[in-house]
This record gives sequence, C-alpha cells and structure tokens, in this order.
Amino acid sequence: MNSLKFRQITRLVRNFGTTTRNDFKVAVVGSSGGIGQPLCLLLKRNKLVSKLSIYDIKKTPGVYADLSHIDTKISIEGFQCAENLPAALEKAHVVMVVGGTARKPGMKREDLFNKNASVVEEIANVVAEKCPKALFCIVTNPVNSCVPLAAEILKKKNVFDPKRLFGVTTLDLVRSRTFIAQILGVEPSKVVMPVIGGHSGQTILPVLSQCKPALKLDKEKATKLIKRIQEAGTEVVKAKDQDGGGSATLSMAHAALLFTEALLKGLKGDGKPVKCSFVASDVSDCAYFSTPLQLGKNGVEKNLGLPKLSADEEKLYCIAVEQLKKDIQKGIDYFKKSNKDDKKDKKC
Ligand SMILES: NC(=O)c1ccc[n+]([C@@H]2O[C@H](COP(=O)([O-])OP(=O)(O)OC[C@H]3O[C@@H](n4cnc5c(N)ncnc54)[C@H](O)[C@@H]3O)[C@@H](O)[C@H]2O)c1
Ligand SMILES: O=C(O)C[C@H](O)C(=O)O
Repeated sequence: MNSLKFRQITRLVRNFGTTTRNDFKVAVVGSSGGIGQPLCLLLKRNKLVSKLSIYDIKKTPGVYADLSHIDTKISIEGFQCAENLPAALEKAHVVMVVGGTARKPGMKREDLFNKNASVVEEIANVVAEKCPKALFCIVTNPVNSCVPLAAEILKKKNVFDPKRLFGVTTLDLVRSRTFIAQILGVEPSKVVMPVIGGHSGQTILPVLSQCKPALKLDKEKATKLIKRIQEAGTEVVKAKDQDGGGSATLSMAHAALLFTEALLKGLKGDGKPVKCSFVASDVSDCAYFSTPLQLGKNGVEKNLGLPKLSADEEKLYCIAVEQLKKDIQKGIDYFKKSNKDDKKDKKC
C-alpha cells in the first residue's frame, strides 16, 4: 500500500465536521488489532472526542474506510507505516497504545516484554518529539515493565512528566465490579472499589475491604474472589484458545474507553474524575504503583494514595510490591541495555 497516498486521502476527509464543544484529539496506536478496532468504534461515537487519529503497521486503510462511514461528527485520520507515526501523534491530547503482541495460553504477561518493548520504545520516542504534553497511556503488556521503560525514554528526552504517563489497569476495575455485582445482586455501576498495585497476577490487588456497597465474605470466599480477579485475563486467554487465540479485546476496549473518558473529562475540567492507574508515585516502595488518582487539566491532579488495608490485604500488598519491584526493574534494565547498544552502534 502506498502510505503517502493513503495519508492524502485521509487528509481530504479529515475536515468533515470539526466544530464540537470538545476539541480533543485522541490517537490510537495499534488501531487495527483486537482491542484497537472496537476501541476506535467506541471513540468514534464518543462526544468528548473531536478528532480520532488511528495508526497501525497494517490494515489501516480498511479500518479507516470502515470507521469513516460512521455518521458522527468526529473527524478521523488514518496512518500506516513507521514514517507516518509522527503525523499520527502530532498535537494529540491523549495517546492510547494498544499495539503489540497478546498472550497465548501457557504464557505470562512478562513473556511478552521481549516483543512489546520495542513497540513501546518506538512510540515513546515519537511521543517525546511530537506530543510531549499528551496524556500517554499504555495498555500493551506487560504494563508493569512497559510503563517504566516509556518513562526512561521520556526522561532521556527531558520531557518526562509523571502526571502524564499511565499504565492502563482499568480492566481490573471493570472485572471486579462485574464479579462483585454478581455476588451482591446489584448493578455493576453501583460498585466502587480500588484495585491497586500493578497489572499482572499477584500484583493486582483488589481492596475488598474498601468495597462499596460493603462486601461481607468469609476468608475462603474472599480469597477465591481475589484469585479470580487476578487471573481473569488468563480465564479469557484460555477460553479464546479454541477460537484462534488472543486475550481480552472487547472488555479491554470498553475499559480503555472508560479511562479515556475520565482523562478527557479531567482535561475539560468536567467534575473530578477518579480512576486507578499505574503511575510513577511515592505511595509505596515501588517507583510505580496503581492507586486512585484524581484527574484534571494536566493529567494526575492528585494521587489519592493507598487506601486503608485490612491485615490480610497488607500481606497481599507486600507480595505485590516485591513482584512489582522486579517487573519495574526489567523495564529500566531494557532501557539501559538498549541505550548501551545504541552508543556502541554509533561508535562503529
Ligand atoms: N492493560 C490491559 O489490561 C490489557 C488488556 C488486554 C490486552 N492487553 C495487551 O494489549 C496488547 C494488544 O492486544 P490485542 O489483543 O489488541 O492484540 P492484537 O494482536 O489483536 O493487535 C495488536 C495490534 O498491534 C499492531 N502493532 C504491532 N506492532 C505495532 C507497532 N510497532 N506500532 C503500531 N501497531 C503495532 C498489530 O498490527 C495489531 O493490529 C497486547 O500486548 C495485550 O497483552 C492489555
Ligand atoms: O491477560 C492478558 O494477557 C491480557 C490482559 O492483561 C488482561 O488482563 O486481560
């Protein structure tokens, strides 16, 4: 496909319907994928978005053509090929990264790092250059290592702002609400509970003691519920094995939409949205940790800190912290190694 020609076509269409009250450009990287496509559909229907920029290394023309027929005012531009990534991200207010490889049964999220680190690296470099003030959100796994890697790249370029880099953990919240609502027999929207830590196995810590409405479970049932939330991603991976493979896509697109909406409301100054997300913080012994965040015009307005934990949750917290430290270090080590290799290349 001729990427330049494609860009020219999209430029023509881009000006269709530009006057919305919300002037926000959202860029989706990995827009042709299992998460990317439904997420773009949801964003193309969202009133807080005025421009949707889609980027992938493949299938963009088809996804673009399809989305561009949807009769909403939101303008859309489509980009393919690495050389067009800067144009895709230019002036974006929110960059949502859903590109990269997904798990297959038997794999842990950590196993994806070798493949996905280079994707995050590439995108973080362009974010640093083209939209350093954007709210930069990473869905790509392993979130626990990809976020620290992106931070190192932004730091190297002197544009790191801890208020603007997010690991998206919203799916853990979405799942928790669903499972708890089933237990309590209430509407999922009525369930409010922090899920802290990271986004992988035991680093996912649902704080059941803080659940509203109150959840009164005996220890065995509470342990079972926590395990189900921590392993929910694997539950989907196993179920999808019979159907071509992959991990959660539809529920993740929904979760990414919820998170994007909260960010845009914050940017707009519309209320005081609160969401948990994996960010640089000093609330724990880890350099990055997910806690409830109040969002605002500059991203994180206030880190609401660690919720009160029960004695059992304190134990789970310590396990999460120990694992997270390793995951975070993996991201930092990758950056160091990749930088060393860069320097070596230059000498040659
Ligand atoms: N944070 C979470 O809660 C969560 C939930 C579900 C999935 N994920 C992760 O999201 C990622 C994507 O999952 P999926 O199911 O959509 O995968 P997928 O394979 O269906 O789609 C990935 C897309 O990324 C594109 N891509 C690959 N390299 C790229 C690059 N350099 N630049 C731009 N696009 C690129 C591919 O072409 C593909 O279209 C995986 O890493 C998965 O583990 C995270
Ligand atoms: O489990 C995965 O690999 C994808 C994602 O992190 C999830 O929680 O569904």
